[in-house]
Amino acid sequence: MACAAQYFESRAMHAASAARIPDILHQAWLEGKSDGLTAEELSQKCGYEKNKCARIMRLLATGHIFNQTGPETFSNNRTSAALINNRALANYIDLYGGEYYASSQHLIEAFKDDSLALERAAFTQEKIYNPEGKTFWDYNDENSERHDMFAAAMAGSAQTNLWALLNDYPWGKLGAATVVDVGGGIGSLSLPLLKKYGDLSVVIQDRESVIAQAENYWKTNYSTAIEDQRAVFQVADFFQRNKVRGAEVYMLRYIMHDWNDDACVKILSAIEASMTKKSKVLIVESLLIPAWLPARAASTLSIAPKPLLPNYGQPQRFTHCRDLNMMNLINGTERTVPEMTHVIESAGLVVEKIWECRGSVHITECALPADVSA
Ligand SMILES: C[S@@+](CC[C@H](N)C(=O)[O-])C[C@H]1O[C@@H](n2cnc3c(N)ncnc32)[C@H](O)[C@@H]1O
Repeated sequence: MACAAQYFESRAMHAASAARIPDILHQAWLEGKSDGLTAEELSQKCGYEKNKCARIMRLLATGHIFNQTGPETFSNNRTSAALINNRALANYIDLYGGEYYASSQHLIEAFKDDSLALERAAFTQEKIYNPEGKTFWDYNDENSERHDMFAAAMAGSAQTNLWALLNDYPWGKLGAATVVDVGGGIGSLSLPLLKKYGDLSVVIQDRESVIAQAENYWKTNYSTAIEDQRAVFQVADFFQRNKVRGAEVYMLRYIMHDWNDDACVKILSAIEASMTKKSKVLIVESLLIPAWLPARAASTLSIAPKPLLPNYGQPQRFTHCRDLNMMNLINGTERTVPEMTHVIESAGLVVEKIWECRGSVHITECALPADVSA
């Protein structure tokens, strides 16, 4: 029953985030109110009716988001604190509570459809946000408010596992390498990478509208990288042969899960055509870890000890939810290790190593096969 009703938790969190309740409680804490605010005080600041506000907050506190410190008193805890002054994460929640949720009503029909075409995703059937039945990418391009929100949400999601991505892969050993950030968005991973690893430079490639955003983002946040030509921006279609030949690294962060297998093979083949022996492809996204894994010795990934589920259960919930959301929006998919390996090998590459980074994210490192002359 709780699972069937769980979307009310999502809606309550959406409501709390939209009204910036974590910021309000943080301000109260700064003013010495360590037990937080009563529902009445919160109501005055956030605009929700007092009793309804209490009901939202007690549901969330029961799910370990916010503390309940008295009959009708609430404060931030470590989980809700992630939202303090964090518009990017709030955008993420708003997208999930908005068009993603509305579109999910059409999934039951979509589950019966054996097509994985972008044009057949559940989102194209959604009528509240998308009455003209556009694909998710066209909808984003033609709706500047949601487009900006999506870009900021991508940056926000990068924050959640940024520390792990910067530290759990040996970027420093690459030396003075060029990283081509393929479908790089605004460069939300490559910007902190360049700040931490001073020898790296980046070519950010994306569609025209996004590259314009990326340049603005870097001008505001790291203009010296542009002046020093460590950050270069390129309009590029990742289905065409990559314009940069022989880069040390081609990085794909949260690209593969947007596309079906055939499209992913095309994207990787377009990179493969420009690689040389010294090139690597780094696929930066979470691999889907199922609740069944082969025995420890045969598994590429770490396995939880019994009696836990081999994938640790709870920490994998979000990746599995996002898997269905990828299907929902764009007929994309999260991939298990065998599924990802199959796509990589179909594009003529080999998996060299899977880096298990903290925060349930992986870097799948690929190269040309040893016997290829490039
Ligand atoms: C999920 S976002 C990931 C962005 C970025 N890698 C990040 O992690 O923040 C997918 C990106 O792919 C880009 N994209 C979609 N189709 C593309 C194409 N044909 N060529 C290049 N980029 C494309 C989108 O514009 C978007 O920026």
